[in-house]
Amino acid sequence: MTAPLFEARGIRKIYDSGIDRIEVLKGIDLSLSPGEMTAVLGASGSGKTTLLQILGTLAAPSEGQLLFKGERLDSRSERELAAFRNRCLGFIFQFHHLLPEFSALENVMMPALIGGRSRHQAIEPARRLLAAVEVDHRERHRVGELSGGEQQRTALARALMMEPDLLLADEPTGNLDSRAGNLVFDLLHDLCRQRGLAVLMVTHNQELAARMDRRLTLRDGLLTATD
Ligand SMILES: Nc1ncnc2c1ncn2[C@@H]1O[C@H](COP(=O)(O)OP(=O)(O)OP(=O)(O)O)[C@@H](O)[C@H]1O
Repeated sequence: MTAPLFEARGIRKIYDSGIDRIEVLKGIDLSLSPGEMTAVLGASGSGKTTLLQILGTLAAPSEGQLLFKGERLDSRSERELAAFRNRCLGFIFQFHHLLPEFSALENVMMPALIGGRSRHQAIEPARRLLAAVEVDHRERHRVGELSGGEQQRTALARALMMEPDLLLADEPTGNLDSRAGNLVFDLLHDLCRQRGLAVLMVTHNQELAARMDRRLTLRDGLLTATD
């Protein structure tokens, strides 16, 4: 068995607004292996986005631990975590968070520029990724000039720019027709098989979920295997 790439142990999350106190996650244990595609299913409001944000170190859990390649992440400073996210994780959010003042190509290059690579080093890999998601004909267009599906595919290309170990994706095929959805899925599937990318994908698309290695459902604050 492959050693886990990423582990979550006993993750709890309580939102306390002063008026209301909701325990959204009640003790999540999760282990992700290299090359594995995992679907996360669950009703609206069940806590899927909260879980992805915690796994991505973008939000702190109320309790619990995260381990990456066996090393705990909770002792790292915010600066170290930012470098870790840049190098090891790729994100696709429900709202893609592309930078509107930049072109599609510049958005894809951005993680590499932030990570210290030159424009010259970043441009060709960014072009290849945009071609892989079939947005290369729009590379000079600003985000607002792209369709919703093109924006989503550009966000995927950006998430893959640093060749992450783990991709955390919140409904990455939500705006896509079935052809584009399959294109995205096939690209991710190839990366998983070829270079051991691990993917954790929130989706409501049962057909895509059925093609992944594992399906987990978030219900009542707990994650259980579906099938
Ligand atoms: N910052 C916050 N403060 C208080 N409550 C929150 C906060 N963020 C989320 N919640 C609540 O936590 C619950 C889980 O929200 P979350 O966005 O994680 O669910 P989800 O499964 O991703 O939903 P959807 O499928 O609709 O996107 C919801 O009841 C939501 O109202």
